Amino acid sequence: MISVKEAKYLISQHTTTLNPVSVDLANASGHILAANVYAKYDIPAFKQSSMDGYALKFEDHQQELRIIGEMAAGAATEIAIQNGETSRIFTGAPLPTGADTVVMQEKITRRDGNITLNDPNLKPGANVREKGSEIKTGALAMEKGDLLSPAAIGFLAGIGINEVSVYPMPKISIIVTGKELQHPGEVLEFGQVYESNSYSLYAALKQEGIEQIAVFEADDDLEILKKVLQTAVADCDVVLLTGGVSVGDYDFVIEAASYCGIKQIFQKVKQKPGKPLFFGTKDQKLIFGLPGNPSSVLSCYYNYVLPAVKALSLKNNSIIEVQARLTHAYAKPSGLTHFLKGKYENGMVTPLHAQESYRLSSFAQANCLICLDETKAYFTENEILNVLILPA
Ligand SMILES: Nc1nc2c(c(=O)[nH]1)N[C@H]1C(S)=C(S)[C@@H](COP(=O)(O)OP(=O)(O)OC[C@H]3O[C@@H](n4cnc5c(N)ncnc54)[C@H](O)[C@@H]3O)O[C@H]1N2
Ligand code: MOO
Repeated sequence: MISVKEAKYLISQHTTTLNPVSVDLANASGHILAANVYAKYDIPAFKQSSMDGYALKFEDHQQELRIIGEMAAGAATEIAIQNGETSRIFTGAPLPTGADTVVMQEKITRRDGNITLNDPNLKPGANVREKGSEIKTGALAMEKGDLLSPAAIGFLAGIGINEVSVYPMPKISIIVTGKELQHPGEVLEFGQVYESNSYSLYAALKQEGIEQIAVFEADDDLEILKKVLQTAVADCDVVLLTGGVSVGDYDFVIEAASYCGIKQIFQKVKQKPGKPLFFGTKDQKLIFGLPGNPSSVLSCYYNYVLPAVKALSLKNNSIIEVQARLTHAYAKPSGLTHFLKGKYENGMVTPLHAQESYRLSSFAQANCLICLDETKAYFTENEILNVLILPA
């Protein structure tokens, strides 16, 4: 049995970033750029008004100006102004040739096709966005490794980029094992339990922006499991199995993994919940055998699967870890790291009720996992502990 630290290290050692792919900008949100992006154009592509008003030569601002035309946003034909002239102009429209300044329409008096300015603070170039002031042709717009946030997507669209090279999100299969499982919504027969693991995992992966998720059911049948696992490993970057990883007569995950050519990296971690956790690889694919209890599944997901899944896409590869003070004393046997469902608030953390691994009720209320050191048995009130903040 290995420690939590060793398990995390081994997973990170076997996790390699996926090969970059080219995607439409519209589908790139949340990805990490796999190549620098350079501007193809000066943006703005022309001198542009930032206000509704009148365009003029600044040197004329103290004289009456004759309105000789209009430039609206999207104006397709250029016009020119001479000294003593002005043009009506609207926000986003190109400046007429010869104009260098825009006065806001609130700051003029208009009479008989002429205007006089009432803007003592007007400066040369006021209310004008210079050509290339956002970015110039050939300039570095965003760097390899940058996250494509909504703002980044908008920025790139705004400079005319429609395709980017990114690290893809992994394709993931979830395989639930267990003859006892019944679908939510159906009637529970004697001995059945509602299947919840695929739901929590699917929701957690969706929360990370992962779209390609397949769910399979493998009963408690070794032959079915071998087939399903083989297909899943062939098709996906990551396979998450739940249940069937312990020592019972119907726990076939280890055997099926071996049959499918999956190399076992470790099985069993000194932790609670999730002690029987299995991790293996095939080529660059990652296979996690998550212990079936619903709370063990999620605890192992946040501790091991999520960092690996993020690392595959070169995303910041861990969930936020903070230190917090324990609100009241807590005891556990030494020998295993315990991950407690907890509530973190203002630097304080409280273990919630119902820590048993078959229960999710307190996990549903938790916003963190409290990490209790493997070697220790007693934790005092106000003791400072490591806490994993769960993604909101
Ligand atoms: N003799 C031993 N028995 C067990 C040990 C052990 O060391 N020696 N370890 C215990 C621990 S700890 C865990 S955790 C579980 C892990 O067992 P498995 O991974 O083989 O999981 P299952 O036996 O298939 O299921 C455990 C539990 O979870 C329920 N389950 C399974 N899948 C789902 C699902 N998709 N949705 C909801 N609930 C699910 C299942 O019905 C069981 O109640 O082994 C202990 N035993
Ligand atoms: O390690 Mo198991 O997850 O406690 O039931």
